[in-house]
Amino acid sequence: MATDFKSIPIIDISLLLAKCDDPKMGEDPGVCRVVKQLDQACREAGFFYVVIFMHKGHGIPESLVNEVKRITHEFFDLTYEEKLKIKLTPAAGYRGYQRIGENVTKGIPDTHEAIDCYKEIKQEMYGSLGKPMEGCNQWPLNPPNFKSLMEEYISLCTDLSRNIMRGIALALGGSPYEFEGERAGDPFWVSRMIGYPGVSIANGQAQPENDIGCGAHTDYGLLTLVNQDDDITALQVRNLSGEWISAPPIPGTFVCNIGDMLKLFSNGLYESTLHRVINNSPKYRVCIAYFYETNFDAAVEPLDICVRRTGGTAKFCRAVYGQHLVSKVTTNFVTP
Ligand SMILES: N=C(N)NCCCC[C@H](N)C(=O)O
Ligand SMILES: O=C(O)CCC(=O)C(=O)O
Ligand SMILES: [Fe+2]
Repeated sequence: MATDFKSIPIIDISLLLAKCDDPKMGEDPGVCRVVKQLDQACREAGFFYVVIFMHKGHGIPESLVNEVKRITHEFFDLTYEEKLKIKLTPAAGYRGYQRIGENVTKGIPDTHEAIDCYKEIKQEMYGSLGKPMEGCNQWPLNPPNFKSLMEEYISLCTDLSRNIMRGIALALGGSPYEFEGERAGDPFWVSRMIGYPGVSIANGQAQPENDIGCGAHTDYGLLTLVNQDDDITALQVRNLSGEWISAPPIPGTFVCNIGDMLKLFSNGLYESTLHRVINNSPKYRVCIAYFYETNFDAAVEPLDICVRRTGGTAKFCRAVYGQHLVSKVTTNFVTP
């Protein structure tokens, strides 16, 4: 349950990563320290920063973290005509480029453009459940190595998220592998490369338009990794009394937050916290958001361990992740 947090905690997960392949990791004192911090952050804010740390092959090189932002700026700098070559359509499984104003949150067009990518869903893979999302990603040919960079980045984000989820599973009082197997052993993922135009400066006067880059929403799956531009504060997180708390960029970190499926698994012990984006700076801002999800066809219900810790009653009904995603994706777009 979210509280009146005033800032978002920073967690160094290197001791967790060092032991994440050890089945006895739950007994390690260093892991326990990280797990405690994860538990507190997930209960109080549903948001935390993780320090990206390379340890025995775990983590993501900072050069790649920066390179994906740089190449995303390069893509959004292209003409509309060029960008529309990979236009998002329902027939393409909602994969590809959407113009500014095409994504809608709670009925209001968002001031952002984006490329949406999803793990591939082959034809008939999940029957009617997966049909709307079937397809391959539409990658731009320009800039040339966009696809290979993003695929490498996404694969490292998947590994990192699995390892953070092992810590979160321990934090909930389970085994490190609660979120593997039938629940999220074949994790679905979503990645959005997002661009938010800066505010224009007219007549030599800054005119903060308070344009909403992305309206208040929660994320849909388990865990989100936000890789944002270094010099603009735009992401805001809502605390219990309704104040918007900024999540400024901290170089060398990702912002992590909890999605709807983890709220459900945890029986509300952890919240999928509302957040929004307002870019009031004159500079164009990019963000690479990576969403780590359950198996596409996972039936998600409160874990017994969490039900016991929250008074013995399940607060949520079972939900199928793929249905939740499809209901969002099929209502997120308007044709401007
Ligand atoms: N895959 C995720 N989580 N995407 C987040 C997008 C949030 C905005 C969307 N229009 C909405 O209203 O949900
Ligand atoms: O741009 C950001 O910092 C966050 C974007 C976001 O919340 C989302 O795409 O779900
Ligand atoms: Fe989000």
